[in-house]
Amino acid sequence: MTINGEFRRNHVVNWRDTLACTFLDDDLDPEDVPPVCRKEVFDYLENMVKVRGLLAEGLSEALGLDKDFLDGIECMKSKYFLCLYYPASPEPELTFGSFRHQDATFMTAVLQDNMGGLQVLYQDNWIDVKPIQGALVINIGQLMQLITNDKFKCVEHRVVSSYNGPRLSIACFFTPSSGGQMKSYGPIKDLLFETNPQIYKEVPYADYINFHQIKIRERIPILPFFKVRYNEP
Ligand SMILES: O=C(O)CCC(=O)C(=O)O
Ligand SMILES: [Fe+2]
Repeated sequence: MTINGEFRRNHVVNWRDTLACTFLDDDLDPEDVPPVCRKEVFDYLENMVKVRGLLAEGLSEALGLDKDFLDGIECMKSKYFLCLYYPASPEPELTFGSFRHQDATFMTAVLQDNMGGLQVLYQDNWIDVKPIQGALVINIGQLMQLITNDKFKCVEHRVVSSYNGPRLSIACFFTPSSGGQMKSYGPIKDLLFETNPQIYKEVPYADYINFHQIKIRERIPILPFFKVRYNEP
């Protein structure tokens, strides 16, 4: 339940506890979720499935495609669900809630409490994502950037530690279905024109995610490695 793999490697350490549940497609045996939060996890997930449906339609239409397009390619049917607990830190300058990163997923929906701490990188400045009661933060993941050929861009983000706490958040990472995980993903053909040439290669999802696991500790975006014309990032 506790993830703090950074502890022995860095002077600055991760300062959070995590309960993780993986739903391949929409399935998870309820027995695999601790009884203390089983009902809440399944209720929350039921609502996330509705949110996913609305976003899939809206994003497909925003790309100029049929509203069922993203649902059809099964790029977000599975979910990796994190309940995050960031304790107050006695030394915030030596800890990070979440180190800077870009989600490797297709899309992530985050519900944060009112403590603050989430920041996005915009034009080389870290900007606070101020909590809004009842609002979800939707992060575009690197896989969405790949399949939209940079039309939708992934944002780099982090969570800073604070003397105040705890901070609580729930992150629901949408990833391909079990069938989709056996497939390759590349830029959607209908989005490619002479004036919008293909930026990324078609990549087997298994290679994409294995590469992410290898590179995760370097905290660099993995997309540049999948460019048709590879330039050192
Ligand atoms: O806790 C948050 O607000 C964001 C967490 C996050 O970005 C992540 O786990 O990938
Ligand atoms: Fe993230």
